[in-house]
Amino acid sequence: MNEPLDGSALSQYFLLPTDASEAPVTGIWAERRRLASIMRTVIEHLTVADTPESELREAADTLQHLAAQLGAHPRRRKRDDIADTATPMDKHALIDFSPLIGLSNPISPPLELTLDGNTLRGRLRFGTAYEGPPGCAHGGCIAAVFDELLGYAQSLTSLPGMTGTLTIRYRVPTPLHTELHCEARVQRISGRKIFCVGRLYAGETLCAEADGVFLASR
Ligand SMILES: CCCCCCCCCCCC(=O)SCCNC(=O)CCNC(=O)[C@H](O)C(C)(C)COP(=O)(O)OP(=O)(O)OC[C@H]1O[C@@H](n2cnc3c(N)ncnc32)[C@H](O)[C@@H]1OP(=O)(O)O
Repeated sequence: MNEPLDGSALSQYFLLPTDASEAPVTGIWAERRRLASIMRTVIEHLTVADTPESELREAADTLQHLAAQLGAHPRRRKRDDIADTATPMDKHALIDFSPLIGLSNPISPPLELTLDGNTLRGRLRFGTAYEGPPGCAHGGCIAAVFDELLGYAQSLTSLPGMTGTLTIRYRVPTPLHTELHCEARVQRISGRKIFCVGRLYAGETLCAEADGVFLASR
């Protein structure tokens, strides 16, 4: 299969995320996401606020209590969430704990994805926890965004695979606390190799570009 994919070929694999974008998320997933969102805010405050020692101690004690409380429950059965809730009613059920796009994972920025024809578009904002050079995003975090973005784009084909090679060209420093947008698409498929390209922008400024080769499973 060497021909490039067109938008319709891609979109048939994108039913969950696009069709369900307006569906309300309630119950346990809504609470997981709310908790993750508050944890993101805590992380941001921890990294920027000049908090007195006594308040840090108090916050750590509170979180220690919370960690013990949450840790007292049995682990979910592996992939329980997918089997039970991967329906168009919950667009993120497949991916809610992803480190990049998972709304139930506090370490995700999160990166928000939409499909536009044959282009996968993303939006995100890096907080201080993702700082590399002063005021700028860490290069490794940018690479992770591209891995997810290009990885997601190729996962929408009929032969998804794993990242083999990811090459990033960092053009200019990527600012923190700034609305960023990115895009990726499958460029071509050759045998088991899926070639993808992507770009990351701050406004009109191209911050970084990526090329990825993904290897479909045998
Ligand atoms: C809706 C749900 C959304 C879900 C959306 C979720 C998106 C998440 C995206 C995250 C993606 C990841 O992070 S994945 C995690 C990071 N990646 C990994 O851990 C992969 C680790 N590496 C591997 O498992 C392996 O090395 C593979 C699978 C990449 C390749 O092994 P293999 O399958 O045995 O390959 P092999 O037969 O030797 O070679 C086949 C052909 O590919 C070439 N090839 C082999 N390795 C590579 C390579 N690394 N980069 C380039 N090309 C390679 C060979 O030269 C050969 O070309 P020729 O001679 O045929 O021309």
